[in-house]
Amino acid sequence: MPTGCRSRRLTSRPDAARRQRLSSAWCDGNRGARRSPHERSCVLPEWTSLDCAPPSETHRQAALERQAQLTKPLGALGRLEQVAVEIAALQASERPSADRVPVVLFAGDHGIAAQGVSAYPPEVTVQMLHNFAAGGAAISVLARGLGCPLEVVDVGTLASAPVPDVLVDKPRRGTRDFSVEAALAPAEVAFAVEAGRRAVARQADHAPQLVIFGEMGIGNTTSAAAIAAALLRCAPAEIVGSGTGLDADGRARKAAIIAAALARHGLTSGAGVADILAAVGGLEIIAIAGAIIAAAQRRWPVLVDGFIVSVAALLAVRLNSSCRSWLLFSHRSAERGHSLVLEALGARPLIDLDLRLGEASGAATALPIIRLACALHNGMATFAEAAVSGRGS
Ligand SMILES: O=C(O)c1ccc[n+]([C@@H]2O[C@H](COP(=O)([O-])O)[C@@H](O)[C@H]2O)c1
Ligand SMILES: Cc1cc2nc[nH]c2cc1C
Repeated sequence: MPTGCRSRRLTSRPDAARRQRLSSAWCDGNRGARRSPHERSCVLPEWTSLDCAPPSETHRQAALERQAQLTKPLGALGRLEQVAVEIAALQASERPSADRVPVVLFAGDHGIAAQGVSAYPPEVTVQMLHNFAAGGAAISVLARGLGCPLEVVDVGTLASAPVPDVLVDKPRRGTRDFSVEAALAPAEVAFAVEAGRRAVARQADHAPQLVIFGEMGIGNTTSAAAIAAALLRCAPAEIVGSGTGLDADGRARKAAIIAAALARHGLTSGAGVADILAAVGGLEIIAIAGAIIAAAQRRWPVLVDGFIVSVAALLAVRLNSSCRSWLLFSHRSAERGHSLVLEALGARPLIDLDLRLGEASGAATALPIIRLACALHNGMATFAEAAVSGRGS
């Protein structure tokens, strides 16, 4: 891990602290923060702190025992074995499966884009909404190929008129430029968290066995890097990457803009999650954090995408550590800060293909591996069934 970062692996919150948290009327994402006047009443909805159930240890044990009986040297299918066992525990099932997997893509715009922190102009976000709906974006192709239903939700783009086939659930059009003022009002942060929960509720009809969340938003790697730097107490330069394609000078400028903003908003030492979100958050990032908690509370495993979704996952885990068990990590993005965020989450993703697209494309690409892991677990013969000699027999 680079020096100067106060990241640490997340561990379960002690029971007493969890009980105290549950008894409060609000999820106090502000604890310990130095608050600026506009952030004073920034609180998150109470449901975000309600515990998620633990995975089934009985089903984990049964799945481990089955893996030991399948016709292969023990452990020879490596992480495919671990994935199948984990899904069996999460689904409390003897037959883990990832056939029904909805993809929900959250889109939002970012006032910070006015500072030239992206290689592309802000209008691309809304143009891409049309592309998602028309079926021409990478995630449209991947979702079609995988048989995954795709819902696109505008939680805060600059679009002033509805885009056909895109659901609108936004408190405002774009965030404010966080280099000059707070990105969001407290009520807008809370709205975005609820938008995430509403999106999860809409997926219930699909009876998901796993769910994938994706994002799109020009400028959102700057917001995600600012959030990660504040949460992990890292120098922004350790987290900032090229996003859609900045060069070294562009990255240095982006890091300097984030560093100045963190200082301006009083986020350089121990700020609370809700204050961080109001100061430098993005509506799609906040909605995904809410969606992750809501999905985990419904016992739906979540397959986490790249850098931006992983920052949302870190937010979710900081707000409610019990959702961590429900997260599976798909890929390591080429975006610089992703490895630090994964490390802070204690996560080891399945694939590393130098992807840096977002849109849930990394998670969708990893899904076939999960499906095959389940197929192997459910379909292979045991030593007894195939009359193959077991170890030492
Ligand atoms: O998810 C990732 O790992 C990832 C890494 C780099 C860029 N992106 C995508 O690129 C857009 C943000 O990049 P930027 O340069 O505009 O901040 C946004 O739409 C993301 O989906 C996504
Ligand atoms: C074209 C384009 C597509 C994207 N998809 C996710 N982020 C993106 C950024 C750009 C610029």
